[in-house]
Amino acid sequence: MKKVLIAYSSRTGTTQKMADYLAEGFRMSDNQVEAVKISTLKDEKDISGYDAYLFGCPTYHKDMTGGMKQFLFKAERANLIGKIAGAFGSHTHSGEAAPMVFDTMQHVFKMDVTTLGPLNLTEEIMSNDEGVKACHDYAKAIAEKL
Ligand SMILES: Cc1cc2nc3c(=O)[nH]c(=O)nc-3n(C[C@H](O)[C@H](O)[C@H](O)COP(=O)(O)O)c2cc1C
Repeated sequence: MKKVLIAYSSRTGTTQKMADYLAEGFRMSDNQVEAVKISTLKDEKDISGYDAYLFGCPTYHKDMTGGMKQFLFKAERANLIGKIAGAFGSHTHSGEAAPMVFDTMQHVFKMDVTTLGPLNLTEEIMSNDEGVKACHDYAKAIAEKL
């Protein structure tokens, strides 16, 4: 059984909802998954040791959150080269954060990112079944690489 870490930030709960449905998708594929807020991961030792990583962040002011920026410096020290990866986040209209996080995972950390790109969903989609299915499908596609 492979181990997956889903680490996210969320101010009003929508990106957290995405993390929960993604975790559900990994469990359906028989993988062990932890979905946690980035604030609970104190240093690189808490981040190391997983087979796949999904980092999630909502967009505020056309940017990722300050907390996610700090978390990415911790993740840099965890040496995630070649690990399977994806990124996700909720937004209303522009959605810069998830692509930015995905870009860092791909080009800075040199992770093995999914060809699906980031899962970047609007709040509206996340308020119905379409959002649930998109999260399940994203997790299942990444699980196939494990
Ligand atoms: C002050 C403020 C600024 C925001 N800026 C953006 C933005 O630049 N682009 C965008 O797509 N959504 C923006 N949003 C919408 C949030 O991304 C959206 O509500 C998202 O679902 C919040 O996710 P969370 O519940 O995980 O915190 C903004 C929301 C607030 C309150």
